[in-house]
Amino acid sequence: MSNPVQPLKEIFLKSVEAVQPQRLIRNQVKVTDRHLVVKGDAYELRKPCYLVGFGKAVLGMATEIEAVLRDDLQRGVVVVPSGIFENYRKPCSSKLQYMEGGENNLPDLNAQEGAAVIKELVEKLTEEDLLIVLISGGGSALLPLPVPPIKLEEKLDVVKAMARRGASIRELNCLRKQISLLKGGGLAEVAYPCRTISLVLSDIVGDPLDFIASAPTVPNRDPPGSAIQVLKKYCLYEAIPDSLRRVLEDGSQVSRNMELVVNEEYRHVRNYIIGSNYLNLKLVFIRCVVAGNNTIAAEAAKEEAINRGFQSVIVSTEIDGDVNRISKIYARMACNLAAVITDPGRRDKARVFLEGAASELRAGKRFVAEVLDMDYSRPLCLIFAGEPTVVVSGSGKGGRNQQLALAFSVEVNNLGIKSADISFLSCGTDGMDGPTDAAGAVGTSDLVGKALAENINPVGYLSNNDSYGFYEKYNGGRNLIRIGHTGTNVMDIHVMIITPKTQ
Ligand SMILES: Nc1ncnc2c1ncn2[C@@H]1O[C@H](COP(=O)(O)OP(=O)(O)O)[C@@H](O)[C@H]1O
Ligand SMILES: O=C(O)[C@H](O)COP(=O)(O)O
Repeated sequence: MSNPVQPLKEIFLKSVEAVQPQRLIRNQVKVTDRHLVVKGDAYELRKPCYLVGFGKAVLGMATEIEAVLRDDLQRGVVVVPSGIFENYRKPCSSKLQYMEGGENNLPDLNAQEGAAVIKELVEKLTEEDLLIVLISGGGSALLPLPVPPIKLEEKLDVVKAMARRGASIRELNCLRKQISLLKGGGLAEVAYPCRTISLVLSDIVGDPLDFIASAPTVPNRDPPGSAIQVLKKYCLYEAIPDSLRRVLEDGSQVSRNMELVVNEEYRHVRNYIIGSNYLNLKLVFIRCVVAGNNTIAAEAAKEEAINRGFQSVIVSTEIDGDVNRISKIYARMACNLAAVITDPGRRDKARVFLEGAASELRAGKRFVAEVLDMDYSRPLCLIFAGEPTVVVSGSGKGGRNQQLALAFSVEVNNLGIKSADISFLSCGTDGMDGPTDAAGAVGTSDLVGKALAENINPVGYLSNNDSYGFYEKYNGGRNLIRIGHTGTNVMDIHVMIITPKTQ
């Protein structure tokens, strides 16, 4: 197989480029006639406004907002991921204070300090002020202020344990909203009665405003016992420290929230998703270059694949669930399509499998018709986007993308596909997969054979959740995708290339 990494990496990089947040701000936020205009809604600029931000994509959002507001910006605090300034120059700003925190996407003392500075700024604001809140995925780790008497380490331990057991981002954030002072509407409450406008870049399937970055400016409408239920689901409730149990059982965070909603004390807040699914589809339709969430990332990947001579299809932008399950479906999909490409007479058999897979991957049946109607004169490139989960039971180092790329390689090998070469990339658009310095990795149909020839046993690494350990060794580390922080975050991109073998 010729070098599979380069084309996959370049297709992925195009998808990341398409979702840089500066463009979203530039196109959706303007200042005209003493008003701040957001997606057509105008807010009077009675005096220079304030800005706070937290998340993996807010650096670009903040620099752009500062450029838009100029003298209409008074002061701001932005908490960004530790290490982001290795890839991006720290902006020189006399008005915005940039703070780094959240090493490895986990809350830490630096992030807590950032959250405290944000709280201090926001609580002084009055009805006459205007506050802009920039929010993106990764914001949960960058705005930690545990409800007393919970300590940061206690909160961290529980969140880590839930993540290792495969909890989804909605489940994690359901808990975070109930144990954090600024989450689940907490920041909006501190800002009250200041007019507050949140600009949110979504990193969760379906763009749920009440879960992204644990919803600091959206009232928490989760049922009072929901966080306890989630902890019980992962058999963690018995093990949590007393401080957490007290806060969760007391439930005052939730009931205070309800009270404020009833009293209409959220009327000072407006939340805007920038680059929502609906908006993106509309923009693609009118062929506008504004980019948004993972639909736009997937579209850009597809376009690049076509430019590189592939036939390309977006299968789904809503991939979620367990990585093992996804890797099995993807491998069987590769197997079925490899069969069709080399023998079009196999279409009917493949159709049955693909229709089932389409519904499991929330792909919609148009994908099946599209992929089976191709003439296969060129290699096939399938694009997927979303965010699966991993149940971490081993002691190794890795992330869901590297785990998926490795699991896929093992599954494809088990299926013994002879007629085509298969290569597969799985990467986080934020550039950081789990607690590693890689965005993800590339798997191939010949990876298992080659690894065994190098005396590396992929299955052992896989079952120990040591996908990073595997990829560091395998092929001299060349299948790892290391690009550093990308300044954006719209979930993961998966790219699969199926190339018929020449007889
Ligand atoms: N050794 C490992 N192997 C595979 N996945 C892991 C490993 N360690 C952590 N993870 C997974 O990585 C996820 C966190 O990765 P991260 O890139 O920080 O996610 P996000 O950016 O979506 O918060 C967790 O859901 C966890 O299940
Ligand atoms: O990108 C991330 O770090 C995760 O998707 C979690 O982000 P959030 O909880 O801050 O939305």
